[in-house]
Amino acid sequence: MLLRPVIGKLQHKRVVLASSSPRRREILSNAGLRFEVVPSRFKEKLHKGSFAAPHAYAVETAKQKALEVADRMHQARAPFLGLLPAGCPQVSLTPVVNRCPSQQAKDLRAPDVVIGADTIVAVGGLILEKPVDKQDAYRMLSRLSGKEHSVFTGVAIVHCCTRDGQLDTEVSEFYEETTVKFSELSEELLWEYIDSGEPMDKAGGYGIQALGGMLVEYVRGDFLNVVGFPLNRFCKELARLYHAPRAPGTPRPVQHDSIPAVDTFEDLSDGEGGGSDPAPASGGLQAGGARPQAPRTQEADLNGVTDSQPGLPAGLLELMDGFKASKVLLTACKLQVFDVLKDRGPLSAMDVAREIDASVGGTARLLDVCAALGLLDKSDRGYSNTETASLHLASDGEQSLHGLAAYHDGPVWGAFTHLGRAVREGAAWTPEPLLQGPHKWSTEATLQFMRASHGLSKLTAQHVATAFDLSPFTSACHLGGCTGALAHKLVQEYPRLQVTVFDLPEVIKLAGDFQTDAQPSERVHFVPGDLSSDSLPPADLYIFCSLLHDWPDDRLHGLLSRISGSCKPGAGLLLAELAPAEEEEEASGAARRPPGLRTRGVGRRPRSPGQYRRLLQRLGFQDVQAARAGGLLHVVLGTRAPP
Ligand SMILES: Cc1cn([C@@H]2O[C@H](COP(=O)(O)OP(=O)(O)OP(=O)(O)O)[C@@H](O)[C@H]2O)c(=O)[nH]c1=O
Repeated sequence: MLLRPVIGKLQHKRVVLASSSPRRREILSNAGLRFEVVPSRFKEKLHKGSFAAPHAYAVETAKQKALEVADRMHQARAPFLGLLPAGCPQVSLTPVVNRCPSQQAKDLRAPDVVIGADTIVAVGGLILEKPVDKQDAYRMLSRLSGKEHSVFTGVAIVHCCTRDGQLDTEVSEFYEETTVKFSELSEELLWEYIDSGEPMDKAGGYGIQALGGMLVEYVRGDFLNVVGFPLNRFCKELARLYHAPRAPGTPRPVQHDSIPAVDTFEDLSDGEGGGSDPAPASGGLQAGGARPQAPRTQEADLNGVTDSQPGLPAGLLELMDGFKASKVLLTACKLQVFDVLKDRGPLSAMDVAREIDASVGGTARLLDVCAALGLLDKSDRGYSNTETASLHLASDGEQSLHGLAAYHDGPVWGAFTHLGRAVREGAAWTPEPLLQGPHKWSTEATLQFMRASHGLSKLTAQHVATAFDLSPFTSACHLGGCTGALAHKLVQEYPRLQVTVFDLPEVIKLAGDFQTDAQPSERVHFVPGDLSSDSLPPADLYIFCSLLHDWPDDRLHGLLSRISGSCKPGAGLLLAELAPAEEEEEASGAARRPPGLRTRGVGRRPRSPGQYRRLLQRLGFQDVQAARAGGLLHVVLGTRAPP
């Protein structure tokens, strides 16, 4: 087979895609490449004026994205080696598609190949990247209206190897250009498209693969290049890099496959799926920046892993091991490590140990592991919080998830510790207090649950409130609205809106203890009641947020049909629920999701927006639309049709 060997050249290497783009991930997965995703933290801020042509900018950005990840992974590797219990062999784990970042950090092997890419749109000498807001999207799309433009994707393939503890890299880079012509776009069409939310994470402000396809008159060149990754050119590049010339007279292996030959990939059929090294530098590899270069000669350079080795059950080992990373994060939160380092780092392990009243050795180890997990930065001057840690893991701040971490470390951890018992007895996999219902909880248990929910709501409220224009509604009811975080955001966003927060009496009683950055408002009312038995407060918009995703179908249908029955024609139902992981990993890549929110692996698989849409339509809602909120939730809005 002629296709497989192209990608097969990378089969036994640890390949990392340094990108958060879900499109790149999909294109490469569909091609059969096994890889991990580690989004780059390189800020796309190179000075555009210093590049002779737009493609040079895209290539350099792609290279810097990949090198940043290669460097970070190389550095993250060391502390984990120290974590191994004495006598534990330093296993080399084989790459697995789509590993989460915390798992990646635990892999004891540095990456062999890191792939970076950058897509830009060029029109009239201007480089367009992702729009920063709707106005920016408008400016970009009006510039493209009725004209041809070029889409360039720069790609860097960085080969890494470690010599005497130092990272050596060799970079192969290229770009692909595709010409796209847009129709004339009316103002109305432009705004409708912008309001769909699609432009925001896409270069030039459009997605040719989705709604944006309707704007396009023609495409000249590689379509996938526009979507974000020039697969064909990439395969040719692999063919060039890994081409091992046959000894004269050696017969070409016979191919028996029905897939027609792709002539330019033929070189690769020599070693059936096997991995020769990339061709030597003369074959096109270029030095990676100012880094020390070493000639690449043998597969052994890549951490001694050769293509002929059988794969180890890396996924299994990681599943067995995964709880350790969670426990490290939860423990560091509990010990207030991220509070100590917030605004004060870098601090030495000794300083942190003193502040958290812990042993120096133990603290140093914990800090090292946090650094390896990407939660802390470590430098010669000590440890400091990453932006994510300061934002989400310190206990103060609008976007703090400290309460959620405490909830996971406490009741959730406890429930999972006794999972065997729950399975034997047929009990739910839920913290014990929740099983009994809040009326049986202690006040502290209720508060702990509310703190977790409050943190998540504050984090997502803005996204949920603005996923659609809700200004036509004058009254809303947030069912299961807990502390009112979303309600306050809604009244802040919509000056005419009154919002009722409906939740269990035990919850409503304590809701006043919680505050958000939004001003307390008289337009937010709290009403105690039970969703399953009490009648619902009247409203022309009902809202659920992060409540229904793991409800069984029959319970969900029962509740929603009751709501549908009590809605007047024209009333709205808005569901903001967890997106299925593979869809979410898009807007974010797993890594962009804050640590601690990766709870989707257990429990019911979240429903897709399509499933919610069909359900709402069946229940008498019309004009059902879906949007994405913050890469974590899907928001679906429907309007009750006249009977
Ligand atoms: C023109 C066009 C672009 N895109 C997406 O635009 C992003 C470009 O931005 P980037 O900076 O190259 O990548 P990113 O998304 O920021 O990810 P990262 O690699 O982490 O920088 C990529 O996503 C592409 O798919 C589409 O999905 N469809 C299209 O028609």
